[in-house]
Amino acid sequence: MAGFRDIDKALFPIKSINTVVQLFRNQLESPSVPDLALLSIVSGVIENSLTSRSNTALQVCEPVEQNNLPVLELKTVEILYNKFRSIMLNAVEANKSKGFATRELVKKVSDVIWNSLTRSYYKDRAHLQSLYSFLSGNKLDCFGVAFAVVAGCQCLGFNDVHLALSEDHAWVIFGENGTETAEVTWHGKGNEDKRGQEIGKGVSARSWLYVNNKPVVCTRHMEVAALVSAINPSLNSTHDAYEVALLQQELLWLLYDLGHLKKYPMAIGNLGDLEEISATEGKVPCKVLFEEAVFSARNYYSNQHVYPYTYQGGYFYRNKMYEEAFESWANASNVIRMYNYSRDDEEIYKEFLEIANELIPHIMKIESSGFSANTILKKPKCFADLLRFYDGICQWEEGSATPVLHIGWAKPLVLTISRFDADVRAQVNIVCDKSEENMLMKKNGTYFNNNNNYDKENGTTSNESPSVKNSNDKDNSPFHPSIEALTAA
Ligand SMILES: CC1(C)CN=C(N2CCN(c3ncnc4sc(C(F)(F)C(F)(F)F)cc34)CC2)S1
Repeated sequence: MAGFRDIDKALFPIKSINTVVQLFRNQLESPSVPDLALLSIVSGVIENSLTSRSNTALQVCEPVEQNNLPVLELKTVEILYNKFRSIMLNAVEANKSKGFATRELVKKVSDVIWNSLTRSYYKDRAHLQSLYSFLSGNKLDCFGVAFAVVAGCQCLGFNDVHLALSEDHAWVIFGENGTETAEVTWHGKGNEDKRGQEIGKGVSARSWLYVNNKPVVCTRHMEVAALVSAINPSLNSTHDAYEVALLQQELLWLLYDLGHLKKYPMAIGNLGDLEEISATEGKVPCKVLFEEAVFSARNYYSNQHVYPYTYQGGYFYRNKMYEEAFESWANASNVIRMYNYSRDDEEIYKEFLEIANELIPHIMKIESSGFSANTILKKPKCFADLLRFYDGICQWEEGSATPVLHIGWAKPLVLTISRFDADVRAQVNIVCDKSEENMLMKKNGTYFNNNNNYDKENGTTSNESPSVKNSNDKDNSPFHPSIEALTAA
């Protein structure tokens, strides 16, 4: 049984980040599983006290003393913790004898949370993810609702209910074999919520939103990693609260060192972003963390996730490692091409739009200024990766009910391609890969293969020009017709 035990209470009143880390360590290493409600309340109170308007006096100098947090009294946490438990226990007649949750139970818990929320509020605001926000302001964002449902089920003694995460949506799994699924929160703007329904049976099954049924299915410990990842240090649009970011970074390292981020690519990526800003002595460098996130997605989720490559590409871009950025973005595109674009996929659409129409053109401008000695414009591999990047987006559009590309994409694309001299472009071997499997996945949608079309061993050896293997089921041209046309030009 989880819970607020004496060894946890002994840490109060909490005055430092180190003590919060100790509380999380106690919970994570305890023989029973961590108590999600307790940890969400504690992190939520601290985040709120350091980021609410009353505390916007910028901390221009970093606090030197060990007591770097506003004092957090035991009473404050106990009142909120007991309030959450009583809401759950009073509202839900939990028939514990069954042991496993039912769809009705999960829906009932979701309704209790849902019906307590303020009628209308700005859902995308920051700091609406924790149980503190729910208990003190009756406001939650879409992740917060899903998390609160799982924490509520834990309160009621249903340890089979777990959080399932895609790259832009959250739901729950439950039942004897953990194979039942249920929507418990909303997604996006103006979409009717599907709460209570099973996950992605219809056309949405092929949208990126449900990651081809390869979500991160959390353990209790990974649910702690999700709440820590959801900590939001932003004070305003330009500044972060230093202590909140430091707390998040230290808690992510605690979870990383205990092995609870192994199957959670986005949490590893979040840690990588924090480490890039301020590296922790004696830890793996952020570049390695981004590689580990990619490995995790390839190893545990059949390479169906996009974000690990955009975390990595963003890192390379910010550090002017443009050749590497092109490769990461081509690998991201190699993932998305397997999906059908649907209206629920706006978030990843915006991601690719920014890369194609902001980041790549910015790189081209710099590289064409003539001052870069080792310019990527002379590198066939860069041209090959760019073609893969654009081709993946074209394939993403193919077979989708909603179009992806429009004229706004074409101008930066043509400009970018034209920056490469003909002799460089000519060094890219376009090899037609007729693998049957490659042809089938998109059309039938029954099975996605995850083979990375870019064939490394035939490609980028130093003296040989890179080859790009791709297939397109229209004719046997290696690329989507519009890309084919460009390469012929
Ligand atoms: C390469 C990037 C643009 C940089 N940050 C990215 N994030 C920031 C952190 N982030 C996340 N980081 C950890 N866990 C989760 S679970 C989740 C979600 F499924 F969408 C949920 F739950 F609906 F909000 C999102 C998300 C979302 C993706 S992707």
